[in-house]
Amino acid sequence: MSDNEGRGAPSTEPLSVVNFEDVSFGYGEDRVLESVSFEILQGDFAAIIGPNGGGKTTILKLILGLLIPDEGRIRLFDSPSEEARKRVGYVPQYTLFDPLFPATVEDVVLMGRLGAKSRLGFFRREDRRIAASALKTVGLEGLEKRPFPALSGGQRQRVLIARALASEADLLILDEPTSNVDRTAEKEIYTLLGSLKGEKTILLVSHDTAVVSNLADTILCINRTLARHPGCELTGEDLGKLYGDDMKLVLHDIHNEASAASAKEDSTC
Ligand SMILES: Nc1ncnc2c1ncn2[C@@H]1O[C@H](COP(=O)(O)OP(=O)(O)OP(=O)(O)O)[C@@H](O)[C@H]1O
Repeated sequence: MSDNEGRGAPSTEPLSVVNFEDVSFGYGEDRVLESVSFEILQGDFAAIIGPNGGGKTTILKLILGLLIPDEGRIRLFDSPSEEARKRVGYVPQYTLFDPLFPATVEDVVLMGRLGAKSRLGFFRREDRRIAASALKTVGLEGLEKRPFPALSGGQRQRVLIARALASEADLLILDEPTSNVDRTAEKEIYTLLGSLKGEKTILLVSHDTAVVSNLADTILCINRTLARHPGCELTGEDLGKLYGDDMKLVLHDIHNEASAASAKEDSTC
């Protein structure tokens, strides 16, 4: 699928999905974000990278209207965040899970349909069809009745992505979706995100600079202030500025390992 699919006809201006204008924010006296401006358009795959404490999660909370900026303006789908956040599917970081949590895979995916079910409070056949389709998209069809806690960490993350897809959200936000999964699961998740590119507007927070530079159209490097890069143009110098000079960039391109390796082999900042 091409990058432009999902953005409408070429003559139509792509819609603004997230727009930050000179946003500053602090939890107290200290500023966490300083005059941050960026825009994500419909169909974009944007990624936020940056060091621990750089302000990535704060940006997500501001987008969702859970925090209010001290200065500047935030628009979500050209509306105030509180009005538009139901159009966002949020995939949290992996968290420890109660092994006795009594939900099946289907139950978890159907949570994405909670806003859509019938007035009597039942899921409709259509809700179940959409949930099944979302599970198929993430490659987990057939596991509907499996207890959610019995899945591997990577499978659970894919179920949470299916839940976001089932909500038919217009923007998918994923906060470090591979932070606690093994390498194989990580690769599967990034392959899945690559397959959604162009179909959904995606905002990914990740520490994996190599994957991000291969997947994203736009990379937002945040460390209190913002530097913005088109995808694939992230240089060792950029990363050195962002993370400091000790960082070793680990490469593992999911789509084209050979070309990524030749382009960026052994990049060290
Ligand atoms: N509720 C809070 N109250 C006070 N300070 C906070 C709060 N939440 C975050 N901070 C501080 O704000 C800064 C930015 O935090 P944030 O969670 O946005 O960073 P991050 O880039 O997501 O980090 P990480 O990669 O470690 O998740 C950090 O210094 C953090 O300690």
